[in-house]
Amino acid sequence: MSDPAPQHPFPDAFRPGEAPAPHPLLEPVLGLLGSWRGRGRGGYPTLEEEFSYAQEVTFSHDGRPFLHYAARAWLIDADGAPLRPSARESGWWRLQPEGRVEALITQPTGVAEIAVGRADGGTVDLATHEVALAPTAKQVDASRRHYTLTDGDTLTFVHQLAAVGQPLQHHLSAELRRDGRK
Ligand code: HEM
Repeated sequence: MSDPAPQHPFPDAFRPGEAPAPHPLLEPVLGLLGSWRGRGRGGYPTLEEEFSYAQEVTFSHDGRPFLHYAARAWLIDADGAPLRPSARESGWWRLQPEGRVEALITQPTGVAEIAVGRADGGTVDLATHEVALAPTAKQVDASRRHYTLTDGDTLTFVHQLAAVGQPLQHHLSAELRRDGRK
């Protein structure tokens, strides 16, 4: 009898050189593959104070023309000590010809975003196409996400947000370093 619970025979790859070979449409985002870790600062006019956070971000693929994306953040104090878990999200970045990206991203706060944009090897720009909100989610209208690979091992991220009655403006910026372990 065959094994009723075999290991998944098609594991994700976290590096361009790893099997399976990346789909050709992934070429403009190959530099993002792997895990990233770093710190950022955030704020919003509705919040009393700015905050500092740390974050882990991972991009992987299984040979098809999309990335699996996952990000987890936690708040930190001025010395970098962890305070509490914060935002997390995961989703799929569907790559189209000419580096066009369609990203589907969901958050445990009840927000599901579809963002569209472009990747060109060194930068990725995504802007809201549609937002769907669970009945008890806060009002989120739009976001813009900008990623820049400043070198092969450094990824900067800027996030703008239109939410809770406020126009699109800065919510987060972070600098992440490649996590050599994955
Ligand atoms: C690294 C990722 C993120 C971090 C560290 C972060 C952090 C925070 C913090 C600390 C707050 C204040 C409330 C609280 O203490 O929980 C907050 C509020 C909020 N964030 Fe974020 N956030 C992140 C990503 C996002 C994203 C991707 C969205 C997009 C939907 C978002 C939308 C909001 C909204 C709508 C509020 C509520 C503002 C209000 O009610 O005044 N955040 N965020």
